[in-house]
Amino acid sequence: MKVLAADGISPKGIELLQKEFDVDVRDKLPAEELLEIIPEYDALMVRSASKVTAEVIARAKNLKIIGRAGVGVDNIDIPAATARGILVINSPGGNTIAATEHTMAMMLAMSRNIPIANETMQKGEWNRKKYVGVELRGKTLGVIGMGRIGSGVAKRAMAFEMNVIAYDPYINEERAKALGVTVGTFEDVITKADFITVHMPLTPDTKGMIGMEQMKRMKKGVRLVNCARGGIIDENDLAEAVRSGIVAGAAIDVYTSEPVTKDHPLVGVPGIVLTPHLGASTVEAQIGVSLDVSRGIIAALHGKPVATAVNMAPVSPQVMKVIAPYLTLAERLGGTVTALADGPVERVEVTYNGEITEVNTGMLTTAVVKGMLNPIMESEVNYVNAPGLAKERGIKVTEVREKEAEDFANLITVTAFFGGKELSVQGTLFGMEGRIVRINKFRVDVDPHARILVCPHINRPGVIGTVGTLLGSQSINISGMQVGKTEEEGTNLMVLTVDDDIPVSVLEQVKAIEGIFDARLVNFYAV
Ligand SMILES: NC(=O)C1=CN([C@@H]2O[C@H](COP(=O)(O)OP(=O)(O)OC[C@H]3O[C@@H](n4cnc5c(N)ncnc54)[C@H](O)[C@@H]3O)[C@@H](O)[C@H]2O)C=CC1
Ligand SMILES: O=C(O)C(=O)COP(=O)(O)O
Repeated sequence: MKVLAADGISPKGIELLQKEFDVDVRDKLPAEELLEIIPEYDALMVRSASKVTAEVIARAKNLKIIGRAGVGVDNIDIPAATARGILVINSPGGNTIAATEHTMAMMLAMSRNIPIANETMQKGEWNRKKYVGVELRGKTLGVIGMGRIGSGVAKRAMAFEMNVIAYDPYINEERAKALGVTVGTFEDVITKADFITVHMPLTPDTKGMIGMEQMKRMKKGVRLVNCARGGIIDENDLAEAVRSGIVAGAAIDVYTSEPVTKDHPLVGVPGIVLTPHLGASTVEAQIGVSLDVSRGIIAALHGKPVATAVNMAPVSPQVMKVIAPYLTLAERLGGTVTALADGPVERVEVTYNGEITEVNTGMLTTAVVKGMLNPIMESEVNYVNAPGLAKERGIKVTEVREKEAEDFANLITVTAFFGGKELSVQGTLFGMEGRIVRINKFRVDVDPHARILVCPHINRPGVIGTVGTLLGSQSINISGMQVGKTEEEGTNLMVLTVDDDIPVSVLEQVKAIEGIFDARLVNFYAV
């Protein structure tokens, strides 16, 4: 398999990847060239410079995973990747300290005029009077976005004896209190703070969140910092506010369009300190993100789940340990439902019983859906695109969790509803072996590893034998047989494990046998 590492990824992770795959390293990759070469690759690793657009994704015929060696994934078209079943992963914590420390450095550099003092001194000037600064101690810092970086900045600002007031509509108040910050509204932050720093992603909500209107309501002499994403603070408005003295100073690391050229509105404005997106650029952070994402790529290309997936519900390693043995079984129960259902499934309900209900079973439900859709879809169905594909096809998926399990320690029951009818298949794990233990009302014990032929039939001598003779005459070997019974007399369920595929014409012949009500082949190789 082939991996493309663009944008200057630290060699530490590349070395790991090279042990397993062919890796092409392209530190500077023009957009047109990325489009041209992307069809060759199974994995793509980027930082913020490469734009992984819908067009790139459409051409990426072999791509299975995009690794973002950093936090922000705004340079990747996530919906396009998800629709194609391409996993997107990032390194959510790998550069947190680097970005946090850069924010502190920017705040201090701006407050003490360090960049301009250095620049003039390099020219031979000695100007002590002109560059009198302000202290951080005793000032109020407004932190907007109290995630990893925002919290780290708040913590460090408190060490500088600043008062911190934070705004984050999604933050758990207890966590904010534990950090020792005051939680306020957006209005509180913009009207009370002496310094304001933003630490959230660029979204339709956060874009232009701070513009001229907000700056005019801020304290006189306010100083602003943006080390998150360009455009959260409107660039044109900021340039004007600093020039006109509404804002005393600003420190900016990120821009709406990068790289920035000389004609950018923030370039050349006295009082504004600029860095070229250096927040994550430390030796330590680059090693960290490179290793994180390379390990994720290796896991994903080996078919293993990755905890830092951006376009899949996250699963902790503890939960993964519990559910991993059930994933194949869940998928095969889904496949069985598709093979046995008489019409398009409108709703599927996955019921969990027993110890497994103690963890989040969301990924198992996705495995059921994946197993249901894979045999009937042209394109690959995987953990990333399965929920979206089910939605697209109008299949409602629900989950029920019941603590009690009657005869088994754990049970997964998949019930499909279609055209006023329902069908259910139940499975459990014996040791590490998945078994199907019930199909509708029939108790069975089937190893879902090969192909099975499922035939409801009349409970009468000779019916099973006739099926066996017919398959034998077609050189189809039967390697296992189960007859599922119910309390009621009359109908039984024959489940034959067969070693060979059964052509449609032979299936039709089986169906035509007197006493056979139906014949369905479940091909687990296709699941
Ligand atoms: N300059 C650089 O090189 C770097 C920049 N970043 C950027 O910094 C930003 C923050 O990163 P992390 O702290 O790691 O992310 P995070 O996901 O840990 O935190 C983001 C926080 O923003 C909050 N948030 C979302 N919408 C909000 C809104 N409308 N108003 C207020 N808060 C809101 C969320 O609740 C969350 O707590 C991201 O945009 C990331 O891309 C990250 C690393 C390096
Ligand atoms: O991780 C992030 O969100 C960053 O902005 C860092 O970007 P970079 O990897 O340095 O191009």
